[in-house]
Amino acid sequence: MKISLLETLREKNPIAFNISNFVTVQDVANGINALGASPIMSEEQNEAEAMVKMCNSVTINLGAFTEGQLEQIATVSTFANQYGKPIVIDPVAVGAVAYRTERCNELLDQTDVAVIRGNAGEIAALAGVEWQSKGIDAGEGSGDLEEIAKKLAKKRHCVVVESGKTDIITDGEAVVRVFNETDLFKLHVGSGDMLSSTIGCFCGIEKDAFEAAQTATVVFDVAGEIVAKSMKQPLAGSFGPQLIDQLHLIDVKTVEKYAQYE
Ligand SMILES: Nc1ncnc2c1ncn2[C@@H]1O[C@H](COP(=O)(O)OP(=O)(O)OP(=O)(O)O)[C@@H](O)[C@H]1O
Ligand SMILES: Cc1ncsc1CCO
Ligand SMILES: [Mg+2]
Repeated sequence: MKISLLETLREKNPIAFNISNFVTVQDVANGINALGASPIMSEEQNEAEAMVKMCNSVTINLGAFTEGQLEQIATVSTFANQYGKPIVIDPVAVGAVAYRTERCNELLDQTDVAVIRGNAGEIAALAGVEWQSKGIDAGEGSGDLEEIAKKLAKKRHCVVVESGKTDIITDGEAVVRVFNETDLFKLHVGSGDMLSSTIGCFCGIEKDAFEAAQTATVVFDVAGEIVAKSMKQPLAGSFGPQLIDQLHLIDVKTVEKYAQYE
């Protein structure tokens, strides 16, 4: 685990191009800006090539896309592959809505992606494994979480981050588990979106997407855990802003002190 990548990220201040969703766009922008990246969001087809050329990574969040946006997403993905910019996909609710599964699989058929980050229900749906997803949440299933993540990583030749109480990160062969956690993540809509975009930032400064995804996940999880431990009363409304503050404050030493992974 290369926790020192956090320092590299702050030195390089990578431009993180995000196609976000309207629900969580501000948390995502402020979260990764506080961390040390330079976010830019766009939904405009006509500037797709310029955006991709300028940026260090592309994070595509499929949380609330419209039909018109699908064209921009396809254009951006094509340019990102052409210019060698890493793509991170957040397949929001693909386990719950067949239309989303179909559109996401089409995108993955046409695009080489570096990382797919989703909860168990989303990863299972893309891996083609039976699961009862619930809206944007993971839902219930009996499959082996690590095998499901590995199956998708092999299928799409990419790194998979399957978030949950324990976060599972795999390149299809090796598996890293991150144990840092807090229930407050689940009370803040967009924790997952922020994690995906954080992974995007690290992919912008580290070519090895497996390393980038590990560091991003551990930094994000430790930040959330520190906030939860510092709160007198665990409250959903104040967790979000304090998570952004902690992404600003956190440093390599602190992450090394609290990180729990194997
Ligand atoms: N049951 C849990 N207990 C503690 N932490 C969790 C739990 N589930 C997820 N997390 C943490 O929450 C963060 C977001 O992951 P999660 O799986 O909730 O994403 P998500 O379902 O895509 O969220 P959303 O779409 O609402 O933003 C991760 O850092 C993960 O470690
Ligand atoms: C609640 C919600 N609905 C569509 S996207 C989103 C944010 C979580 O991704
Ligand atoms: Mg999500």
